[in-house]
Amino acid sequence: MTETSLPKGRNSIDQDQFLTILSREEAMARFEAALFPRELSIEQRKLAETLGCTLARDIFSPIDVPPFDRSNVDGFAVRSTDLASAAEFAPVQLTLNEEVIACGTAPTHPVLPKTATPIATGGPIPRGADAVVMVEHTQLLGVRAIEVRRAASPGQFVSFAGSDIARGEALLRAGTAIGSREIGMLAACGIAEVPVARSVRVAVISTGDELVQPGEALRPAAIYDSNGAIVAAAIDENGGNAVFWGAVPDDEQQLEATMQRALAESDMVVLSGGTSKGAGDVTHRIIARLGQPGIICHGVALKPGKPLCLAVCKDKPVVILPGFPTSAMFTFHDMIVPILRRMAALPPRADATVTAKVPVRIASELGRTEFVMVSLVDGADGLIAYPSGKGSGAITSFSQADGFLRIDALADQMPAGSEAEVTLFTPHVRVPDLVIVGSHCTGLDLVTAPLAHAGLTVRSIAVGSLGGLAAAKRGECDLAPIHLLDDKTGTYNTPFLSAGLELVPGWRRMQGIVFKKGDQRFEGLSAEQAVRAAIADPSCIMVNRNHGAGTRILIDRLLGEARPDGYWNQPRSHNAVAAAVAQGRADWGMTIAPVARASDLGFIPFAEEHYDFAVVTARKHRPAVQAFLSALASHQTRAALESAGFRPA
Ligand SMILES: Nc1nc2c(c(=O)[nH]1)N[C@H]1C(S)=C(S)[C@@H](COP(=O)(O)OP(=O)(O)OC[C@H]3O[C@@H](n4cnc5c(N)ncnc54)[C@H](O)[C@@H]3O)O[C@H]1N2
Ligand code: MOO
Repeated sequence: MTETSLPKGRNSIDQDQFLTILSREEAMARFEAALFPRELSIEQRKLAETLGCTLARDIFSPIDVPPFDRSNVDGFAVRSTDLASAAEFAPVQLTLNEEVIACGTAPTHPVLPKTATPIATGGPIPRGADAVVMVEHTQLLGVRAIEVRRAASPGQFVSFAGSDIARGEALLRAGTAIGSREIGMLAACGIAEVPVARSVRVAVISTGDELVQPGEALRPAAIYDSNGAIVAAAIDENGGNAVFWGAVPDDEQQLEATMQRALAESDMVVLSGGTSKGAGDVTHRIIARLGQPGIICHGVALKPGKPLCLAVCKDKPVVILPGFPTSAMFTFHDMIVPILRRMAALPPRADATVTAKVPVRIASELGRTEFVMVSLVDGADGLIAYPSGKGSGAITSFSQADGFLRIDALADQMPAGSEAEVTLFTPHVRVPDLVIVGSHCTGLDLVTAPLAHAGLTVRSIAVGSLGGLAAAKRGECDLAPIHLLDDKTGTYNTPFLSAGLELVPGWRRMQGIVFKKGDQRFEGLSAEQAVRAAIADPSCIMVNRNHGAGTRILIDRLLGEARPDGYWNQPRSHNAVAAAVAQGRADWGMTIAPVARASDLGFIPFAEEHYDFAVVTARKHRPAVQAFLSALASHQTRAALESAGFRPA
């Protein structure tokens, strides 16, 4: 809850304030000092249940592997000295012993001079023998003897006892993450139970009256709980065992009861939401009552993540992540994962970094170390890092980025053209095969679908038509989707192209007035009449679009000098316009036909807009660009576009 909602008899004046804002390093140091050193809790697990666990102690082999000298081939166990003179023209005859040594058969007869014993691969070498000759290098003489025509060196085709692992040898060290290979080694030594670090049981609790679990119906003003799912999964990815306790409303008593039980049953508690200044923010007050020493730090000079609250109660970490999804995930990975891994006896996560150029200026807040999520693309002279953030409240900022860069607390910006170090979310960079930068349209997904299904990675970065053109000119993308109307000529897109770019026609999208079906003020009118009617009615509220949007140009044409109520409400997407009208925050606006249809709104067609692609000529030969162009031209894509309400060019 933020300050705008002030329930439960409190007012904005008596809000709890952040006690102290610490630097990230100071906060981490205090948190670690309050938690470590601590004893590792160890459990014995059956070998088959140790995959992914961390070994808690060094393991030494209790036996030799192999446990006896054994044959590596099918053949005959011999004394090498008997064959010292054997050659192609000087065959040596050996008498066969009575027994045949199969795998798993302990030999009973020695190999005496001038004798040999048939032996299978894996069979134990009998007393007296020191080498094995392969069956294909021998010739049977009747049933009781063989002839050998080549010498055998001592030890030939024999694996000696302990040559793989010697008894007492250190097999695996404490701290090793147990994978299939480790399980194989332990099994070879006959180890059935393994001491592992007990997995850290972490209670995950979401907080907020607005939260609904996936699968349930979304009521008005509610949102789906995404933090619960993503935090629980990230805990499991980092050696923890997450138990999700659900979303608890902003009710102090209910939340305290849940937190008390969660703390009693877990090694760690991770909450999200309700940690900033709002009056509904009760969690940090509850922590003070959970146990000593309580809150270690509330407020970190980080962006995103300022309201992070770190506490230790009864020797267990209790963390309140900010409610905003990107803030929650960022602080979780940056500050909580190291603690969790240390408690789980896992080595610190090794983060890979790359250097990349930042093509646009990034503004930053003074006084907070700012972490900016970026998408990486291949540029002409190396990697390019596009800021991909949509703000801390967006879930995609974190989920769709390749990594992040850092802007120092003392800087208020990172200038365009800066070289930045990018910390990757994955161990390796995987730059996309096709990079699309520009204006986004839902129709684009229909064109890129076949590429994605064919295994090509497509990255689409929505920065608007002008941003896309600029990126295309700098060679930072393969193509830029644009819909720019040149007022002078009345033509779309072509006048905006510069050298090195060529226009590939995309599709037309009908722009029109949307209103709630049945609204008699608009039913049956033309766009011009509808806008006149809206202006004439003082109770009618509009929703506009942002300056620079193609839609805005059309709205301004219709409005002329008029500035009706709602004019300054200027969202940045077609969908936001439809949502405003559908939810009754506005009575009319302008959006594209497919979006109007998806929201079941009344629609008055006004003008057809050309959504085309500025393709970077120098990159046109690339296979992914070719694949895009052929998908665009294909019969299937055109049909899909048409049925979604677009008109392919
Ligand atoms: N007046 C101020 N307002 C805010 C400040 C501030 O300093 N002064 N800080 C802002 C910052 S920075 C952040 S980050 C957020 C964090 O606030 P809270 O931790 O108290 O989180 P809530 O208010 O409960 O929620 C914020 C936002 O996130 C959504 N949310 C919450 N839980 C979940 C969840 N489990 N899954 C998905 N989304 C969730 C919630 O609905 C809100 O939209 O506060 C700023 N405000
Ligand atoms: O710290 Mo908040 O996390 O800036 O968005």
